[in-house]
Amino acid sequence: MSAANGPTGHVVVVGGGISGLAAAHRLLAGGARVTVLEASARVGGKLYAGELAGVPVDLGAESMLARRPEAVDLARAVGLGDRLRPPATATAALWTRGGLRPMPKGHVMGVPGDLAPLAASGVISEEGLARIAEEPRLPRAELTEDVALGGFVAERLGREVVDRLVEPLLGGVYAGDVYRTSMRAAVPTLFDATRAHGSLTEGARALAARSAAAQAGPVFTGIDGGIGRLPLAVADAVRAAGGEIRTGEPVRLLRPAATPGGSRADGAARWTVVTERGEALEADAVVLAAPAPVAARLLAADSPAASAELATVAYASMALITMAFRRADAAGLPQGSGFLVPPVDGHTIKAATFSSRKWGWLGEADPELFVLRTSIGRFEDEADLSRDDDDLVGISLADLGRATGLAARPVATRVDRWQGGLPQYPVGHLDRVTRIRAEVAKLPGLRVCGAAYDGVGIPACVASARTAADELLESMAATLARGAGHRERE
Ligand SMILES: CC1=C(CCC(=O)O)c2cc3nc(cc4[nH]c(cc5[nH]c(cc1n2)c(C)c5CCC(=O)O)c(CCC(=O)O)c4C)C(CCC(=O)O)=C3C
Repeated sequence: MSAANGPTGHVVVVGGGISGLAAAHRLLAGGARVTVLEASARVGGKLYAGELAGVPVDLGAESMLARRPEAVDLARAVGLGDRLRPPATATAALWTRGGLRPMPKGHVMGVPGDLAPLAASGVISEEGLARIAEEPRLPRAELTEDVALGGFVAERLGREVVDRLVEPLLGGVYAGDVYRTSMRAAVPTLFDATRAHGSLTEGARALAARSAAAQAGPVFTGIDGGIGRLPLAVADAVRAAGGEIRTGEPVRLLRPAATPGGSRADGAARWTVVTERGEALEADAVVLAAPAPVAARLLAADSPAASAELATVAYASMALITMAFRRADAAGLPQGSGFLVPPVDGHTIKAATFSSRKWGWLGEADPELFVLRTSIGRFEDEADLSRDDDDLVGISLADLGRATGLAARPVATRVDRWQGGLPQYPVGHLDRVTRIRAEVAKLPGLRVCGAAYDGVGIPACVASARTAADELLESMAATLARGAGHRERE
């Protein structure tokens, strides 16, 4: 849709994270006038370009899937195409059973399709491996309905695979409990393949073979200077296209226009968006791209049913501890991008990312420094997050020392706390999202998007934003056409 013949309605986007910004970008391309209201002092949400010891570092997400097109397409559209950088290393480790062991290849989110690399990794005991090998002879996996991934995998393959592989990997994605996470929502391709093959390991094998055959380039990409540059570049593009972005502008309430049914005579939706400062903005449409608790609050009056469902979306909190070392001091660290830590092993950190190994641009920014980060905290296991920053740094250094032998002190550290950072997708999540969208659809000119719905990754957020924007552009265009029809008949 070109700007010339696009609709000319005004859309207020609530939330200036990557979802809200992507929605704004798309709405502007479709000819809408756009105002983005971001409650906090900066745009970007969970993508946060920061600095440590004078070098640019990501203080939030640091990588995004490149196998899906949406995020990479957006990066290209806002001029970051030549800054996309795949990770310099794609090998990682697991800190388990008393040491660092290579992350085996040939799995789908920890569910093995190939036993040989798993056996070679030493991650699973002999008995555990024998149990996995039996799986194709179990009764067919029917999967007629959504299940908890952890329980389902444990039933068919034993708990070792869940606790040592699936849990740490999914723990990265959701900071959640894999025994409660929805298989359909978290690993939809594995859910479908397992159903098709009647076996988890055969489903995983088929998926792994398919992605090996596709040879579609790196799984992930970063951005020179940090993934945190993506929302900044999208925000620049939004402003350049005439969009307005206001930070430090929380929204107090949404109100349908005073006309009966909240609609004008031409059937147009009308919303009044009232900010905390008391300003009332008139809008033809609203995109709610804020976290679920905020969407729940804003919809409480006009869609109690959607609001109640949104209020059930739980969030995990975590902290990222970023540290800069003198490069010589970090020389003894193992190769690879970092390691994951299964909770069963009883350590506090849940992952370590060797940022300077992973991202060449970090080394170029200051060749004398080595940056790494650890993460602490997962859903309902957040007691450690009440510790102060120095404690979190100390715990991280102690765990890093035990895992890798690193004994040096960092030259700079910082702790970033992501309170309510990652939405949880429990069993039945997709049905919940369907119900939320059905309720929201009863309100003309309103859409929701973001990490609480169709996936927590950056491409999924961008995709949900695009869909929201496209649907509103279409309904505004239809409204305008009806309005033109009215005038012609008058
Ligand atoms: C949101 C998200 C997605 C979903 C993306 C989307 O759906 O769009 C995802 C996917 C994946 N993550 C994967 C692997 C790893 N994740 C790690 C670490 C982490 N991930 C995190 C989040 C996510 N992770 C987080 C908050 C950490 C903690 C540390 C940190 O934030 O610094 C680490 C350890 C550190 C390192 O080695 O870097 C590894 C090895 C693989 C498997 C790759 C393969 O099979 O080859 C996949 C698909």
